[in-house]
Amino acid sequence: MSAYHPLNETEAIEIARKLEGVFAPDAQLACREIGDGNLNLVFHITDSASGRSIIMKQALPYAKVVGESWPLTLDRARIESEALLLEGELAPGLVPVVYLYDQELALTIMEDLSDHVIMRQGLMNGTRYPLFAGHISTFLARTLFFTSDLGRNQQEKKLLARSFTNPELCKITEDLIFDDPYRDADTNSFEETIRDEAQALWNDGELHLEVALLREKFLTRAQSLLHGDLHTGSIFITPESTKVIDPEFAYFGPMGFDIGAVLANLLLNFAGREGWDKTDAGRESYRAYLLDTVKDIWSQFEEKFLALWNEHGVDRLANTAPGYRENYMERLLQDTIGFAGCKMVRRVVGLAHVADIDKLEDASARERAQRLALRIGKSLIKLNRRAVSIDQLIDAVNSASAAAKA
Ligand SMILES: Nc1ncnc2c1ncn2[C@@H]1O[C@H](COP(=O)(O)OP(=O)(O)O)[C@@H](O)[C@H]1O
Ligand SMILES: CSC[C@H]1O[C@H](OP(=O)(O)O)[C@H](O)[C@@H]1O
Repeated sequence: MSAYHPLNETEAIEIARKLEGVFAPDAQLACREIGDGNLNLVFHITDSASGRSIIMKQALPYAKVVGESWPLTLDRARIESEALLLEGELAPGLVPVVYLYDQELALTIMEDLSDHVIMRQGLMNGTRYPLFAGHISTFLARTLFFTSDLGRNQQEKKLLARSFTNPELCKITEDLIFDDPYRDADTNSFEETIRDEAQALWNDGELHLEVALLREKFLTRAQSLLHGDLHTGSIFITPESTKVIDPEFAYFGPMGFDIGAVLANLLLNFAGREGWDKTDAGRESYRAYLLDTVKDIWSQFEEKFLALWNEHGVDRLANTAPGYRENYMERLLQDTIGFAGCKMVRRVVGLAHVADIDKLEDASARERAQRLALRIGKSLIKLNRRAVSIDQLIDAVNSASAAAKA
């Protein structure tokens, strides 16, 4: 078996059987395709006798969520496996182990993380993850710092950027996050009950200016190697452990895009609490936990990033120019807030929503959640260039939440 074709479960088992040192030659292997994402096939292969298991992820030559009419490069499987390997070096223990990458089949074989849960589901269930802020801030600080011009030889960085050129996946983000929600695009997807909100997005010039400036950064700012799609569906978690998966959108872009993605997805869950909690007190308590987590992630990220800069900074002038660090971190906070807002808006009116909101069965709770997510998203986008403290993000969320109740 060699030339590319989408695998079936029997073929996946055949490949698994040939892996050296994983399964016994006569093992009774079971396989299930479990992919629930928008793009790829994911096979879960298990041997109940030994308890061993692996994951095989295969790229399809099109976007699964839309179908064959949306062709998509298989090279994203290479980008994903190379990004996982590099992230694993920079942030040990925070990504799955990659066992093998097969270029011809666009196939990555990796550690099975089925003992974790997808964080989006964990949050919907109301679980709290006290170590998450620490883990994700380490992941962000280390991957972003050591792939930036602050922490890596600048010639090496340019060469690395070459192998993470990812135009097709970037184009998805450029369209779905930084363009379509702000016009009456065919790809948009929203419920008729919030058409007024969508139309308001299409006609808000102040918002368009901010989104255009953020879009420009996404298009042009090769600051660090990003994960590129760091939402809570790309994070496996337990109360003790955090593992980041699915970096097929990786490319060299603005750091704030990754940090903003994490914060945005916590805030999408914040909006979704309209329907997830049994009591008002339960909802308020979980929302407070989410906001504390947002603040902790930024604060711990900032502290860790600055510590790495102090110890490993390679750029003489950036290391010594008075005020440069403060200016850099302020711009990074502003980008984070702006990108977080863009990420929230797209998940309500654009293609590919989030279960935190879409899975609310009660239509009026769902509508309230959608409106709240948009209110928060728009206010973060409009705040971004004025922000000097993470407290302003928290205040903006609280104000949007209070205004939505009024
Ligand atoms: N390493 C893994 N261990 C266990 N399950 C996994 C692993 N990677 C992916 N999955 C499962 O497959 C699903 C889709 O994976 P993901 O990488 O997000 O695919 P896509 O790129 O299509 O979004 C995840 O939500 C998870 O349920
Ligand atoms: C047409 S791709 C839509 C959407 O899907 C990706 O998410 P995932 O691969 O994690 O399911 C990404 O967020 C894209 O914007």
